[in-house]
Amino acid sequence: CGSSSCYGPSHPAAHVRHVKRMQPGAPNATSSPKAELEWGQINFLHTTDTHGWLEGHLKEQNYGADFGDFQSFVKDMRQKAEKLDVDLLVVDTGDLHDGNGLSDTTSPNGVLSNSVFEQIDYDLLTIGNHELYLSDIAYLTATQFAKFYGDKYLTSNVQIFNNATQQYEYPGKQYRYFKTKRGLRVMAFGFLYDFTGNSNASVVTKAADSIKQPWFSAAVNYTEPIDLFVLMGHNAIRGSSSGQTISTIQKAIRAMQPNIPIQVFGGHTHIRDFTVYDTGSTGIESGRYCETLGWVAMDGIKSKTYKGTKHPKGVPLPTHPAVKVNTTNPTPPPPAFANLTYARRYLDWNRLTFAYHAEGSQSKSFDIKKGIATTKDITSIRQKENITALYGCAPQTWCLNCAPFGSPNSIYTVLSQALAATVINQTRATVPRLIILNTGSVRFDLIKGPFTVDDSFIVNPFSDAFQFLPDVPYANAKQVLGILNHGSFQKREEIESRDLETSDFNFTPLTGRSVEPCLDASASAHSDGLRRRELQGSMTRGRHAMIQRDTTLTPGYTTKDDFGTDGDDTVHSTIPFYYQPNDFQANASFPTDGSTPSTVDLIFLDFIAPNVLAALNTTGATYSASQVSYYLPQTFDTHAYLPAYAQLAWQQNVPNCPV
Ligand SMILES: Nc1ccn([C@@H]2O[C@H](COP(=O)(O)O)[C@@H](O)[C@H]2O)c(=O)n1
Ligand SMILES: [Zn+2]
Ligand SMILES: [Zn+2]
Repeated sequence: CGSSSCYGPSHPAAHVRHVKRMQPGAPNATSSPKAELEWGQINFLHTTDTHGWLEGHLKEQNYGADFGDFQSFVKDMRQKAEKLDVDLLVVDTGDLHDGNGLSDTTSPNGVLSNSVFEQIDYDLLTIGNHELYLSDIAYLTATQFAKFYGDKYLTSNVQIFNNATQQYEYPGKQYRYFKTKRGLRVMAFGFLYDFTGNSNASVVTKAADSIKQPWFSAAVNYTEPIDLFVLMGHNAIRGSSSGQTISTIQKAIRAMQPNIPIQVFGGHTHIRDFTVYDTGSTGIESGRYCETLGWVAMDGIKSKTYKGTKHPKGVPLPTHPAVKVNTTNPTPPPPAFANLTYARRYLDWNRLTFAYHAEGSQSKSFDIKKGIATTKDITSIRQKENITALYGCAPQTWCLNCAPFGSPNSIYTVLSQALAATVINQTRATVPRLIILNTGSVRFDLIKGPFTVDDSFIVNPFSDAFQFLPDVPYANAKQVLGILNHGSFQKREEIESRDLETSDFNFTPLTGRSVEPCLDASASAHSDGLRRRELQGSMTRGRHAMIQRDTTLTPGYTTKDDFGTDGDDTVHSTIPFYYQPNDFQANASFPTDGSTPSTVDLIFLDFIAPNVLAALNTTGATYSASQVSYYLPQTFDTHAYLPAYAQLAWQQNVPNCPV
């Protein structure tokens, strides 16, 4: 196809129904949580990296709740906190779009989905890098989202250009000092990692520079007493890359305030994780894409003004000191932290989980009216934006991480075919070409069955376009992919941030997620709990299987963190997870007789153009940015090639498509 005019839903009349709702307690819906949550004097619900998935996972019932359900749950949990006479804060750490049709079909992204997100009465929020790649989104964030949440939106090191004043200004506050309902005195910050991919609409101050600024030490040594620091960051909570930012800030606070607990909320690397920094300081990261809701309970915080209950009655209490599991002879805490105890839990994002934990707080049913209204809003945005329209019917599931790179079930295998078939400049159609994309541009599994507008954004949300260098000597061009994947020019933060002490690259990670259809291309009902159980046997493998094999377990996250292996609220069987390279490549129009071409068109995404040029020039070539031009109109971008392919390859399956 090769131009934006020829993509668009092939069957505008054919739509997929909104949500097959799971009722709490419905048989075979998903597995129940393992036990009640622990509650302390202060408790936190944490979301991060929602990336527009506010409709929940329509094809994975385990993550099937939507933001209306979450809204009901938050209300229920606030009521429960009232009954227990303790505090509850609800926190989000950014990346609100780029990942789902609900957020990404509008211009700018998020203009409708933000209003759904805003139904949650968050207490504290911070900004993600996806709020800053494009100027129009940065402006939307500054002029609407930041204003909506007011003092609760913290952007400690991010400024956005204000057209009215012609100045870079903080869209949120740099810090917030407040008293919780029960009187805990909190000082909160919200930092973004040392991000450099932002447009010129924003400025990000590096952590190392921020901590030297007078406002920061003034806030840490505030004029009023502080009982607890809440340090939010759109950063990994550990590791050498974005995790470095948070540890720089945490250490700076600790150096000035040795006796005040610091609780960190991280994000960005899309994993479940919990870490211990010192005897009064821990951090949680709560996954991605509305798959995970993080829970932290803290007890034993010293405070002269806290008026609530210290050890709430009738619920389990936090029991972990801030010490890594299996630590022999831990350093004794200073007296200020002697009574501090913690609990953390990663909740699967479904209505069964929400109803289970809200138990006892609901007057009649789990749902509240406003939550039901939010669910209706989501449905009407989906209809209005036409995101349920079909492009075709995917004949199997291809996944991001559950299959080895290059294998038949790997998503990069089918995407390479799609790129070869659709990224064609008709004037150069017969010229052999290599097409290089960053694997980071691909965000989620491609699931067997109806392939809708929504699914096309779920797999490829970005508007990165195809540039090229014409007639590059093949001897040079063929080396580029290997050089990029070697890692000198591009780094994958998600890999760096993981604890790779066992160097189990290319095998099972410390935490995985449910991707069951990948394991059986014939599985037609993605949301069928029975099917999950049937498939389970083939999924429990790997050195890091943390849980007892049990035929009743459903596959999903099996997390190992600094507190051990008991963090997942629903116990799962382990699923395979394979790390993927930085970039992948398709080739097309190569000689059919097996001979090698002397030159090729080297095509790549504008997002990685500097990396590709740098890699190419290490092969002895001397190309400059001025020689790069667009291979196709910019409207035919990373988001466009898969819909174009679906229309070519998967339309004929539509009449028999399993819905
Ligand atoms: N235009 C873009 C923007 C981002 N990416 C990819 O997303 C990654 C960052 O996503 P997080 O959710 O982890 O913040 C970035 O590293 C790129 O791989 C892209 O491909 N195109
Ligand atoms: Zn993210
Ligand atoms: Zn991010």
